Amino acid sequence: MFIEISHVSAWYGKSRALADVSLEVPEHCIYAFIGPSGCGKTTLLRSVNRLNDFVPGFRLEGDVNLDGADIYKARSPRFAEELRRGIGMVFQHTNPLPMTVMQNMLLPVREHLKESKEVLRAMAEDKLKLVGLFDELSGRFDQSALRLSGGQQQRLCIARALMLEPKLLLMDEPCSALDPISTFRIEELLTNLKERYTIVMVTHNMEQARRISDYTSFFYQGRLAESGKTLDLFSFPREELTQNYLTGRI
Ligand SMILES: Nc1ncnc2c1ncn2[C@@H]1O[C@H](COP(=O)(O)OP(=O)(O)OP(=O)(O)O)[C@@H](O)[C@H]1O
Repeated sequence: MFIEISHVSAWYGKSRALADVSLEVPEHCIYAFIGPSGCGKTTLLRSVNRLNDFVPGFRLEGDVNLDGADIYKARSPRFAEELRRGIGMVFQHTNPLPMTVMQNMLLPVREHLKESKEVLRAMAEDKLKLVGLFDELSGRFDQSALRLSGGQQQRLCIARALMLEPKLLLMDEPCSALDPISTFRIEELLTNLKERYTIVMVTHNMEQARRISDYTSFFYQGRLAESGKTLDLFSFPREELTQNYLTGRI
């Protein structure tokens, strides 16, 4: 398995956010975390790239294995830095830098990739093609990224996250601030990207999880209530709690 999460519990100070969560994510799929607000989805997502290390008082027990490596055994900050560099992350609110489209693509990676300007630009163009912005912007890469629409900004953030060739993309509600058409384009994009990347996403949108994910985990109050293939979980939930959530009774 590409990601193996075993018996993970997590705390912010004394308050427990996750309790004994175990799940496995295969490579080249879209894996959705769903559940009501505060059930621990984001905490688990941010545990996979050790982003929670920055939160004072955060503590995690259990094991997280990524591509065969136990990412919490290697405790050095340098390991965590390298780990994060190898994982793309996309957030709920689009966060382009207040610079041009091309600068957004190149600046964050310049110190990590020792390639010539021409090679870097070709890589950037390749990623912009992948997210459908290359033709859409028809070469206007010197315009400010802040002038793009919300959906275009989010696709730019995805393209930027791909510049370091991550194997894994973590996405925290990537469409929740977007209109339905932009959401549709991102969903289409993610479905294409899973051939090259593994995608784990938090979503509040159950229809979105049902439409595009291959596997779904449903969390409730910090616990994993049910996991499985998305079609099975939505069509034949095993747990009453899942049934109640999917039918809007929670
Ligand atoms: N930085 C933090 N400091 C303290 N407590 C936190 C922090 N982040 C999250 N929590 C708490 O941990 C629990 C789980 O939060 P988390 O954000 O993981 O849930 P979630 O399911 O992603 O919620 P939402 O869907 O609303 O984003 C909640 O009780 C939350 O208040």
